[in-house]
Amino acid sequence: MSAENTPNTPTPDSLQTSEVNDVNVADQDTAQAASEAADPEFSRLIKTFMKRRTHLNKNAEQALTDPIYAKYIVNTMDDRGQGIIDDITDLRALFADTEQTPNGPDAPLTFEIGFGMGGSLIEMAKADPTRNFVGIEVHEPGIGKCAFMANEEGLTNLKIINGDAIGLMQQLPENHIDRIQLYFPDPWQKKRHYKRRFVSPKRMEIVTRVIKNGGWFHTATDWEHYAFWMLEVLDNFEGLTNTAGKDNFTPRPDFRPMTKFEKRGLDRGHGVWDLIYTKD
Ligand SMILES: C[S@@+](CC[C@H](N)C(=O)[O-])C[C@H]1O[C@@H](n2cnc3c(N)ncnc32)[C@H](O)[C@@H]1O
Repeated sequence: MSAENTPNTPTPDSLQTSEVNDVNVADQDTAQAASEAADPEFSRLIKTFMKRRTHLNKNAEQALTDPIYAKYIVNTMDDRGQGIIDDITDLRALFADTEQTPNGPDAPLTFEIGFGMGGSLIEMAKADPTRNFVGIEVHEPGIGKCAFMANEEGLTNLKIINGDAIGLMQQLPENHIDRIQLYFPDPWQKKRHYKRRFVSPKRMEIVTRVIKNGGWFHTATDWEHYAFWMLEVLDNFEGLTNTAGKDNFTPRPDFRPMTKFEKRGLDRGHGVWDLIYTKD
């Protein structure tokens, strides 16, 4: 293990023994996941999320139903509650109306996958007003809450999509996005669920295709087994370069606000591991 392979907030004593042992089998597990993913139907059939029904608070409900929030939430749902993404084939085009979105379509573009309740995405969009941000989520209370907060802040550089990031990215042009961020993705802790982990060789093909050359992929997790799994998958992924050097995690960057799941992990005594890769 390299000296840099420590979490940003080291808490090894707090880890369960089974979790630590699991880290040692990460190499075999990533190999097995790669062979399962060889099935061409894999990314359509195996979802990285489990839609959960949770209560919508008043603000989120308002944002999901009141047409004034359509300037943030760009798509509608079908009758099963799935976001309809078929027509979204260009994220930059969402910023074409320069009266509403003065940065225009050519501004640097960040795409956040699985923004949860959206707090950290809103903070980032606010802190970097000349950059455009698009967030995608499947969790309706989060979509509603994020749109509500965007409107409260009067943001003009943020769009929100309700839907599965994998399906969406498959419809986007190559070399389209400057930065993709995936913060605290579901760790899918049980071995039989590892195939649902977002960071996998097959899904990274889909992610990497849409990143511009020289653009980046940034992820972070509070789950040690997943941290080493990601390091293994990403360091060995052709076309990506680890900005911290092979085998290393990156120090926590200042520009990444604390996310809800990060805080939850820290409260439980977990560490935090960041990884940033550039597309060659
Ligand atoms: C563990 S939560 C983390 C939320 C937030 N990033 C945070 O750090 O607080 C992971 C989120 O990713 C979303 N998600 C998982 N797979 C997704 C996908 N394929 N497309 C869109 N959202 C996804 C889930 O709905 C969930 O809200």
